[in-house]
Amino acid sequence: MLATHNLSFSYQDETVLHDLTFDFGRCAVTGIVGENGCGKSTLFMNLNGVLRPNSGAVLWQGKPLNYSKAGLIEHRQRVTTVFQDPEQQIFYTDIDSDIAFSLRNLGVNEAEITRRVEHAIELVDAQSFRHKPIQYLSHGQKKRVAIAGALVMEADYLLLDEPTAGLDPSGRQQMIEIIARIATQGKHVVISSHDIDLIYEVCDGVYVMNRGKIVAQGSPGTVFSQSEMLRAAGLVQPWLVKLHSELGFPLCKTETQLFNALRETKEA
Ligand SMILES: Nc1ncnc2c1ncn2[C@@H]1O[C@H](COP(=O)(O)OP(=O)(O)OP(=O)(O)O)[C@@H](O)[C@H]1O
Repeated sequence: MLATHNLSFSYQDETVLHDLTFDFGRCAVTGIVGENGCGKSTLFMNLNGVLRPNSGAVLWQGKPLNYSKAGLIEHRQRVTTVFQDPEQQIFYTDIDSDIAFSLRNLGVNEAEITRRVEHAIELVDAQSFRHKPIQYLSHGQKKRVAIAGALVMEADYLLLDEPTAGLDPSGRQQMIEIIARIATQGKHVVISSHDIDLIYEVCDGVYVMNRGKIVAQGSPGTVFSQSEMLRAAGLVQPWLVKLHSELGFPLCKTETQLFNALRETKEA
């Protein structure tokens, strides 16, 4: 189980994360929202051990992270991160080699690599373009390759930084389906995003950050109904929640659910 306890972090003399206690084991999909510069990427780099807290701790199964080389290698097999820009995580021109990269580094045998790569390609729905050179892929397709490269680690936790940034509506919808598919495999997903509608739709639990502090946490319905708190944190309500709070529409998780609920009311 991945968590933090009273974690604080400073760059030089500027403290950017203040006393943060997160429990990422409680929900299958956890969202972290907050305006630019509130500390989301810094938090992810603490969670994967690239940065080390000044005080408090990142916890795995209740124990502080071991920052030795071996400890970090082990941790990154349990917690993998997909950064916002897929170019940062792509090293090869052919997709299969790129996805297999971390496993080859770890000396995993080729039969196991083939099994995991096939499974990851299926999960991100990359079969239709897997034989193209990576440089010919669209941004959204590259994101899916980067996610597949993380999934082959078969980690318990997948950290996704801005998974829908730069995606068109259909790419965004595919990403929502990929996240749901990963969660049904029993993995935990932690998403940091400005896409408030995405977080509302796919997450079971949400944390709101403002200037390096947690200012709200709970279920998406509860957190996103607090319009004043969201405004103070530089955020807006998801459109489905706004329709509920401003116009009294039923509170639904997805557009399809809302349209079905409205159709039922009309027919009644
Ligand atoms: N390498 C660094 N050195 C010094 N300060 C940094 C460094 N990286 C980030 N910061 C500062 O730390 C704070 C948090 O930045 P961070 O990138 O974690 O925020 P964020 O929530 O991910 O932002 P965004 O939503 O824009 O991606 C900001 O004030 C930023 O200026």
